[in-house]
Amino acid sequence: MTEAASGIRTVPTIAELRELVARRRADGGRVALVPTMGALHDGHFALVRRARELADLVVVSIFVNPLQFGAGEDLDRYPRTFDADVAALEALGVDAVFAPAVDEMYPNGRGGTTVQAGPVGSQYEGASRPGHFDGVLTVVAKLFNIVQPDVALFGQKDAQQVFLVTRMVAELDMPLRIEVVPTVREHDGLALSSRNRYLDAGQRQAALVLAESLRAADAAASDGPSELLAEGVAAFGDHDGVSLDYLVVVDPDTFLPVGEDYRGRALVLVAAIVGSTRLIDNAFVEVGGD
Ligand SMILES: Nc1ncnc2c1ncn2[C@@H]1O[C@H](COP(=O)(O)OP(=O)(O)OP(=O)(O)O)[C@@H](O)[C@H]1O
Ligand SMILES: CC(C)(CO)[C@@H](O)C(=O)[O-]
Ligand code: BAL
Repeated sequence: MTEAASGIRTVPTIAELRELVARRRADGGRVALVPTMGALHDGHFALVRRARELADLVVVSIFVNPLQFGAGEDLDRYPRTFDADVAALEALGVDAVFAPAVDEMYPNGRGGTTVQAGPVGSQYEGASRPGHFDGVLTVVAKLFNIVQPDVALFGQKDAQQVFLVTRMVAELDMPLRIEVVPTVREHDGLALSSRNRYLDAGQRQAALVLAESLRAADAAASDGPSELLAEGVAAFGDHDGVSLDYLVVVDPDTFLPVGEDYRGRALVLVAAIVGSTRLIDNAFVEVGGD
C-alpha cells in the first residue's frame, strides 16, 4: 500500500483494502464506493464529489474488468491513465484507490462463479455485447463484498448498468444503497465517456448525433411511442460514418420496450458506432404529454 502526503492510498490487494475499511468503520464512519475502469473524466468526478458528500471514507476502484469485454472488443487498448487518475482523486479528497491486478480479482481465471444478469442483461447493450452484464455484475458484486460500502455510486449514462445493478442489490439482498448521478455532458451535449478519446475531430462532431436523437425523441414524445422513435431514428438520417445500433424506449421500472398505449415517464436508450467507437446515451422523456 502506498500513501501520499495528503493521505490518499493506492491499495492493490483485497486484504489491505479490507483492513483499511474496517479501521474506518470501527470509528463509526460511513463508506462510499465509486467503481470505475479509470481514464477518469468529469463524469467520474461528479460521482466522487457526491460520494464525498455522503460518506466519511471514499473508495474509488480502478479496474479494467476483463470479464465484461467480449472477444474483439477494446480490452487491450482501453485507455489507462493511472497516475493522472490518482492525482485527480487526491485533489478531490478521496481516501483510497483500490487498483487490483487481474489475478488478485480472478485468481482462478475465467470460468469461475459468476452473477447472471437475467433476460434484461441480453437486451440492448447485452445484445451487442453478449456476456457483458454478467461480467459487470460479477465484478460489482465482488467489489461490494470486498469494500462492504454503505453506498455505491453509478452514472445514469450507463442506464442499463444502473438498472441491473439496482436489481441485483434488491434481488440478492445486498445491504447497501445505490446512488445514481445524472449524466455529465460537454457544453454541446456530448455525454462524457472514456471512449470519447478514441474519436478524431470529425468523429467527435458526428458523435453529437446521439444527443440530437434524444432531443428529437423528446420533442416528439407527447405524440406517443412510435412518433418518438421515428423522430429519434430520423436524426441519424444523413450522418456519414455513424451507424445506429439501437434506439428504443423502455419502461424505467422493467426496462422492457413500452407498448403503443404507454403514457408517462419513459427512458430512451441509444447506441451508435461512430467510426469504430461504440457510444451510448439515454434520456428520460414524458410520453403522451406532461
Ligand atoms: N458522463 C458521465 N456522467 C455521469 N457518470 C458517468 C459518465 N461517464 C461515466 N460515468 C460513470 O462512471 C462510472 C465508471 O464508468 P467507466 O469507467 O466505464 O467510464 P465511462 O466513461 O463510462 O467509460 P466507457 O467509455 O467505457 O463507457 C460508471 O458508473 C459510469 O456510469
Ligand atoms: C461498473 C464498472 C466499473 C464495472 O467494471 C464498469 O462497468 C463501469 O465503469 O461502468
Ligand atoms: N461504461 C461501462 C463499461 C463498459 O463499457 O465496459
